Amino acid sequence: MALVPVAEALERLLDGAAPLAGESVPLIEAVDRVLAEPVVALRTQPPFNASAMDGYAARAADVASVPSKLSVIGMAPAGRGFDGTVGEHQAVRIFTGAPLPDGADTIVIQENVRDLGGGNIEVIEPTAEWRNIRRVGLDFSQGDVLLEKGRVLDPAALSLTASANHPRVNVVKRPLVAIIATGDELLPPGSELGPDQIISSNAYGVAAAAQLVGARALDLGIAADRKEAIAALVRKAVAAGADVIVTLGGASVGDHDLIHDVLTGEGMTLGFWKIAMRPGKPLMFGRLGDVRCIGLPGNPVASLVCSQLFLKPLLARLGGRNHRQDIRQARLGVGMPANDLRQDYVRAVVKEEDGELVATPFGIQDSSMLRMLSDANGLIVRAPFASASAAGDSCSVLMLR
Ligand SMILES: Nc1nc2c(c(=O)[nH]1)N[C@H]1C(S)=C(S)[C@@H](COP(=O)(O)OP(=O)(O)OC[C@H]3O[C@@H](n4cnc5c(N)ncnc54)[C@H](O)[C@@H]3O)O[C@H]1N2
Ligand code: MOO
Repeated sequence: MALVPVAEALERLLDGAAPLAGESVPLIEAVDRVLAEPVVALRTQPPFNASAMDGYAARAADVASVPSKLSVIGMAPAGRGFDGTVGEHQAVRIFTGAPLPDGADTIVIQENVRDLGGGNIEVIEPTAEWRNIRRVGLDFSQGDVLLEKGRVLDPAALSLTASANHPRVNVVKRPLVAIIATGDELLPPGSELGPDQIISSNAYGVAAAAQLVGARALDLGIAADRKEAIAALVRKAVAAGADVIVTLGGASVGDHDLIHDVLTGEGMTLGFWKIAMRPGKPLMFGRLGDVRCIGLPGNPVASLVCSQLFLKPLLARLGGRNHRQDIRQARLGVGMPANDLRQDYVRAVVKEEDGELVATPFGIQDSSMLRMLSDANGLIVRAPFASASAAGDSCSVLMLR
């Protein structure tokens, strides 16, 4: 079977993937969620002409020239407006946020007023009409579309939604990804290991990649290399309502690589299997009803590079989010040999030197080496059949951090 090119694999994997349905959540739980529908204002803000300062509500005609003596006829704190009307040479003591009383059309700030005693004040700075007043609807009016569908809810968007009088908000459901590790050699972190055993590490990085694009991760643990054991966890994933099932390992061609048979046995229609990529060649993708299945290669670096390139875009799409890889141009720190048919993602340290990025690959590129991946901050992307490059040549880098 020919290896599928990376771009085509991503296109096929994203085909038909659309944002999941909406769900209503309280505002206090909605940070970083994606709006499933626009937010429309249920009220006007401010709902009245409001004082923007602490001072005195007056008639602009009375305070256009100073000094001007006014008699104070009442008080308007925020939340309790003044009932009467401000007449000529009258004022109302007012505080920030209070409604402007009838008859008044300006606010004199209290710093510009002298208290004469006996309920009288003297205004010592001229104040123009509508100074220090927030006009009704300054922020928004009832019926305005305040936030568009697809907006990620940040602090400003959430306060705005609350101000528009919504206690809850309708957001795209967070996709659920169920993660199944496979392999007789695997035990969870913290285990006493036998001589032939290693720690199952991939699920943690894959779950983190999913969570970073707003998905929920369900770790279903480790299945032994037996079809029945793997199938049982696949059924558990379906029963849990997973939108995506990720299997780890068992995707290659060895006698113990059972994933393909198990998933197709459970009813998966295979989309593709094996891609022209290094690391990550054994990547598998298929559909089990509405559930998308991704078989990630077992080698830890392959699992994580494939998560970055395929799982994150898929989960972002299902969650209603945009996901763009951070690809930059850099200069090679050392020469690189010609490439074969697989698009290569080469672990590298990327540094800025004299205003340019310089990417230097690690000398060993084994897809089992997690420490190197965590030391790398970028992946040099080498196209299939790229010719040899010299130090200083330009290259594309997928930034990881
Ligand atoms: N004859 C061939 N052999 C292999 C090929 C090939 O094309 N022909 N492809 C190689 C490539 S590339 C990769 S990648 C690996 C991946 O194969 P599998 O997906 O079947 O992975 P496993 O064999 O199950 O495991 C590979 C390796 O990774 C370790 N592993 C597996 N799961 C985990 C986990 N959850 N946490 C940590 N480490 C894990 C496992 O112990 C193995 O060492 O196949 C090559 N072989
Ligand atoms: O995915 Mo494998 O080497 O390409 O690790």
